[in-house]
Amino acid sequence: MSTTKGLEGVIATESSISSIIDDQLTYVGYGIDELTENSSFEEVVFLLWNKRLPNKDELNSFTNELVSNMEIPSEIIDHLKSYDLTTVHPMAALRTAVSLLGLFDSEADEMNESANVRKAVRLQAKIATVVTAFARLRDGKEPVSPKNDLSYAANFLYMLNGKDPEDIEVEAINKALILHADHELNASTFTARVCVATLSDVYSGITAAIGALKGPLHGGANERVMKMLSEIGEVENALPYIKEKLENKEKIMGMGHRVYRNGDPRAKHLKKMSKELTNLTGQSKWYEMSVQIEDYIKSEKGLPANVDFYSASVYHSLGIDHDLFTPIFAISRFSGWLAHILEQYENNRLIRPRASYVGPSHQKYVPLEKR
Ligand SMILES: CC(=O)SCCNC(=O)CCNC(=O)[C@H](O)C(C)(C)COP(=O)(O)OP(=O)(O)OC[C@H]1O[C@@H](n2cnc3c(N)ncnc32)[C@H](O)[C@@H]1OP(=O)(O)O
Ligand SMILES: O=C([O-])CC(=O)C(=O)O
Repeated sequence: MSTTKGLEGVIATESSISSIIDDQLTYVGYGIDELTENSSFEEVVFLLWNKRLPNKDELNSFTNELVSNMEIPSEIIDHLKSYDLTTVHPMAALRTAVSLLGLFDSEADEMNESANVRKAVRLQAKIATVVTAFARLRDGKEPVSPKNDLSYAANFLYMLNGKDPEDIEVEAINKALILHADHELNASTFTARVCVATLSDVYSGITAAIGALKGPLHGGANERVMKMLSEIGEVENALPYIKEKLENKEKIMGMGHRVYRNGDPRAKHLKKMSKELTNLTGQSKWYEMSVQIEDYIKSEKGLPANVDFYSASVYHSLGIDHDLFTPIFAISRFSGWLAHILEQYENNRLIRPRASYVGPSHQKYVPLEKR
């Protein structure tokens, strides 16, 4: 049996949610550029789940449904309070909190389509509340309830900071949420699909996916990008720092991609936002050093910046704690995971590939006392 390391290039399923063709990303056939410039995150979630755009009434009622489901059970808050919040990573807290949410959902194990869609709404609504509640509790503040008249992006910022956000902040988060919403068969989405293909429940699929997203080769890279930029500190240190990393055979976070060879089409939107926001906050050095790194890695290694690279300086400019960057990615990617989970259930078959055995053979068992 021949193997393809990391399943590179293997077509593992059919899907009509998102596509990457010739380095262009579409959601249900709509180009990501058009959606990012014109759409709302709520509209994109509706699109991914229903595989069509909503009309005005549908979008209003979907938006209301999301907001009205944002509150989380007080037991989840109590649970978050029981952690040592100074050491727990928010992605670990999120992974556990989502699993715990399932225990408070009376429909958690209902496997029919309408129950699964209702759970998807509840999960998408509540994740923003879980992340912001965690962030506030560890700062010694009480969680803030969502406001009915705010969009999903605005509510995220409102629940995080406890005050009405500026338009430019809402625009940045709305765009970032759209850009991260779905990405074909990335590692965390594949994880979710493998999990639910056993006919396990939605909460299990999402919990598994959070675990996969957390890793630094996937969603965890955005936090590490900011760590790297902070270590670099000043623009003039950027290239010596990067050259040393490459000499030591270390990977540069936010660079490279399994599918994109010439460029990640999401990065340019984040790059533009990074330029605007870092200028606005008088911290353009983060943007400038990022550009130097991007150009250098492109010319030296032929690797493009991926979605995680410029999102780091965008979120930093919004004053967001660095370890919340991956949870923000998760908030957005919930929509894609849920779309894929629903699609997997629709046409399910157990996902069970083979392994090529390369271990020893014909071993003779030696009794314990003789070893
Ligand atoms: C949302 C997302 O998940 S986007 C990805 C986020 N992850 C990151 O930004 C982490 C940094 N990037 C990487 O580790 C990789 O580029 C991945 C994981 C994204 C893709 O990995 P793969 O397709 O498996 O590529 P692989 O790791 O085999 O790299 C191929 C070659 O490019 C090099 N390379 C790939 N990425 C990088 C990088 N970021 N920095 C330096 N070298 C790199 C590898 O060292 C390898 O070189 P070699 O052939 O000389 O050994
Ligand atoms: O598709 C991938 O491998 C990783 C990625 O960019 C994403 O999940 O957004």
